Amino acid sequence: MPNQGTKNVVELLPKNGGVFLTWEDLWVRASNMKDGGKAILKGLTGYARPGELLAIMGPSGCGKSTLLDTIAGRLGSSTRQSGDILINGRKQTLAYGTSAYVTQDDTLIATLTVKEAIYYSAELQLPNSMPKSEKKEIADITIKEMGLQDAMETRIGGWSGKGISGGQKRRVSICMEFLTRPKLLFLDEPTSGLDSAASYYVMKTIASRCKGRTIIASIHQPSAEVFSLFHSLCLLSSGRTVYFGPASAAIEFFALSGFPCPTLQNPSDHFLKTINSDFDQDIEEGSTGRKSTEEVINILVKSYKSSDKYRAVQSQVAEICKEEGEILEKRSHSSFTTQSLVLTRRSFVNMSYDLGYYWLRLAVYVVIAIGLGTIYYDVGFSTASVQARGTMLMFVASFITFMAIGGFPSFVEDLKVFQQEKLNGHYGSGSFVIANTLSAMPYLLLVSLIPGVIAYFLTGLQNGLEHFIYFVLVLFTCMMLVESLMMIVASIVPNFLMGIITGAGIQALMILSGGFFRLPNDLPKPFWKYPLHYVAFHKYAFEGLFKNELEGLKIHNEDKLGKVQMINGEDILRNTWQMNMDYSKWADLAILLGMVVLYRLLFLLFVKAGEKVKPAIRRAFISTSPNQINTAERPFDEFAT
Ligand SMILES: Nc1ncnc2c1ncn2[C@@H]1O[C@H](COP(=O)(O)OP(=O)(O)OP(=O)(O)O)[C@@H](O)[C@H]1O
Repeated sequence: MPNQGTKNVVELLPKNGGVFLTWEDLWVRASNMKDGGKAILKGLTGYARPGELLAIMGPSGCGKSTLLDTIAGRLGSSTRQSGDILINGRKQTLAYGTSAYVTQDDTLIATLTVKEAIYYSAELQLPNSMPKSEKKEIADITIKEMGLQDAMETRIGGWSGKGISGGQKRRVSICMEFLTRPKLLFLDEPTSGLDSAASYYVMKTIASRCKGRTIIASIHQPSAEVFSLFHSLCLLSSGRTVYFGPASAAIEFFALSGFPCPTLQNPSDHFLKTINSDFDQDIEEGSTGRKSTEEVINILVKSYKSSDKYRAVQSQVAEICKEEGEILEKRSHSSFTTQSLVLTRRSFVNMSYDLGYYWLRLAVYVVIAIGLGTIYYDVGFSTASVQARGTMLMFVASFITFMAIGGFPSFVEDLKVFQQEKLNGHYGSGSFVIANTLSAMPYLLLVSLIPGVIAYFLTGLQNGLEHFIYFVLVLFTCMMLVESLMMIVASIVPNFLMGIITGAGIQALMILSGGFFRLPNDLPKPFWKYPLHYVAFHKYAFEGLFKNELEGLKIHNEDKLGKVQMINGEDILRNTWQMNMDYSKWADLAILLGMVVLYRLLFLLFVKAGEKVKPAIRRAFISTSPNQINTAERPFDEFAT
């Protein structure tokens, strides 16, 4: 059984690039009103060293994930923390990309195969200086190590369809974080969903990678074999330390505290059974009789606090922190351009596999375009055609683009993957926004062009290639705009139902103020005209499409006597539709394109600021008043921002 608990810190060489992580008197409290400052972690002290696998164990809800998040610098905004967390004896914010973290939830692209997902990840994460063949080799080796070779060609699957099993997803997530061979690795429940053999092999691979690395894993119920792989053990119960020290010495500690592990029982089963207070069963204590779990936990916590183990932990922490070691640097990555290109490729492939992203929309648009074409079939040049052309164009610019909302679930999934990968330091917001924009463009062009041809020519809109190209360009630009708007919404709202409602609401307001349902001069001035009419892209889309259609067109107005009078399209635009004729339709298109750029920049801003702004907003609304959190008791320290 591995046991390095007594190793001297100097032997463990802080200068060799290894990572020493220490935490001292760590408190974490819920900061929302409902929980009223409930303490989740209560004064924990511990350390993790290079070459060691530290397991955090305890019953469900004892604070394992919270401890892992806190020491990894990822604690959410709904909690407050205090205490010292040091890396190589220094106070250092764990910037994204300095460590790797496998979260409890597997956030993966459902449409990709295992092989595609891992190859793309290798291309994204491994440095540019490494040849592609070497990246592929590393990916293949890691796939094998995680026992995924038979599932390589299987789709990951998710909300859109069944794919690999939950346990295999777990291994894909671990595989992706292992590609870069990080110096500091956090794993939250790496074996959940795995059978006992798979758990053992996965943990064995992880443990065999400990050399020079610091690995911390929270784990639920390891088998005896898996337990034997741990070097150190941190056992928690209700946020308190029941035991911290060499994993091999835990059995002795329990025995000395009066709770010996029965022969032939898995030690981890015994520990968890003894300290699980969720099902308050009395526990047999040595010869003194039965005790409630709460009492047992108190005995163990006290016993630990007064033990040599606790003193050893304190002196280890003090020794590690005595001297400041090297600063943990970010891993070297592929360049911004490579990341943008690889992400564009990955996103393009994902969009092509995901029926709900564009293909279904294309089919629906074709049906609608046929519908529009038949309803307005060969619209003609009479005065009645003016209204028909207007409503047809309004429908195209407003309602066809409105349906981009149908792609919202796919946007949300994309964003989830991005947020996870960004947190893990795989790439930045800039590459994601560029890739998302570029990969969507060919599809949006297709989705504008095919239905556009059908609707345009069946209706008999103004003849001429220039007019048709302009029509498609406006449709394409509006689609881009709506997608950008929906991406902005998706990056702000907490879930996809709220996103759909918010997105639909914003678009409905814009359509109302666009100048069709109420002509521009008739719009109420406050709010509707100023500023909404000018902010809504529909104004420029209507204006551009109407000008494109009516400029140069002669409308035949037949009076009661049958005399035909020609009306200039320009006069109709000015007098009937109250269009601003001071600038050309190309200016409208240019404004729309400018809006696309602006919306995309806003999207970038929102995803970049996401982690900072969202928590601040949430804190402003739900944080407790000072007296709900006993801040006087311990000064809070924002290590994790
Ligand atoms: N932000 C929060 N606000 C309020 N309570 C929280 C918050 N985060 C965690 N908790 C509570 O703290 C406790 C510990 O949660 P945590 O997720 O760390 O447990 P865990 O040991 O990882 O559980 P599991 O093994 O089931 O994943 C739980 O009771 C949880 O409800």
